[in-house]
Amino acid sequence: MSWTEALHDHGDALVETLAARLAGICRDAIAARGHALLALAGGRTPLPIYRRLAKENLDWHAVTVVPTDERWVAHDHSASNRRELAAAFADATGIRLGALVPAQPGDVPDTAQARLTLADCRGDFDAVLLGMGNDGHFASLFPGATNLGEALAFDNADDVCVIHPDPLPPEAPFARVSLTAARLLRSRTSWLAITGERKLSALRDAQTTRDPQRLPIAALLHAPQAHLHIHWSP
Ligand SMILES: O=C1O[C@H](COP(=O)(O)O)[C@@H](O)[C@H](O)[C@H]1O
Repeated sequence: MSWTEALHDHGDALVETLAARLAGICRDAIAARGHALLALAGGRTPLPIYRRLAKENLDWHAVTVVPTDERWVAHDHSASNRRELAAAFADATGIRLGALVPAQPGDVPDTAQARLTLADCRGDFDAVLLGMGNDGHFASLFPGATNLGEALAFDNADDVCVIHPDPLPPEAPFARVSLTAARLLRSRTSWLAITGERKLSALRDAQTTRDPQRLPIAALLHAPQAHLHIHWSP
């Protein structure tokens, strides 16, 4: 994969730029195919982008959003990415928001709900917006997960996987259901939104050392035949 970078002076510029890009992608997709399909990261970083995007005058009934990953928690749990997405898109009346976990998940994580959701979203995504942790994880593809190699494999036939981060991240210590790298790469455009010096340093490391087991984002950065638009702000 090749990449381009935009290093913004301020978080507001990152938010405005990415919200405008995503709005344009949705408009073009709706004009061309009648609908837009987005895969959107959870976590804290992209929420202002979503809140800004939700204010755009779009035919939201024609837009479907799938989380790139989800924690194995109920939809109303404070750690639920879907809950945060739903709140951020509150102004986008009519938007369809898919689920990767059941509303009330049982004890053992599985991909059944995610497969149902993705069965309705078979085409390429129009845009995938990813975040990244300080440890180089994207979606929920964490370094140290036993199935990380498979989850990152470009020829993986599975669209989704269960991930048990090891160690569990203290800010969200839950098993995860994540789209695989292979599914995330089936997108017309790919975007990465990160903030802060630690993430920039991890990104620089991944750009130069190409070690996806240590820094999973390296798998995307160096994937053939794809292009990642990277946006960073302090
Ligand atoms: O756990 C997660 O972390 C990453 C990064 O989150 P952030 O709060 O540092 O922006 C996120 O992209 C992913 O979707 C989420 O589940």
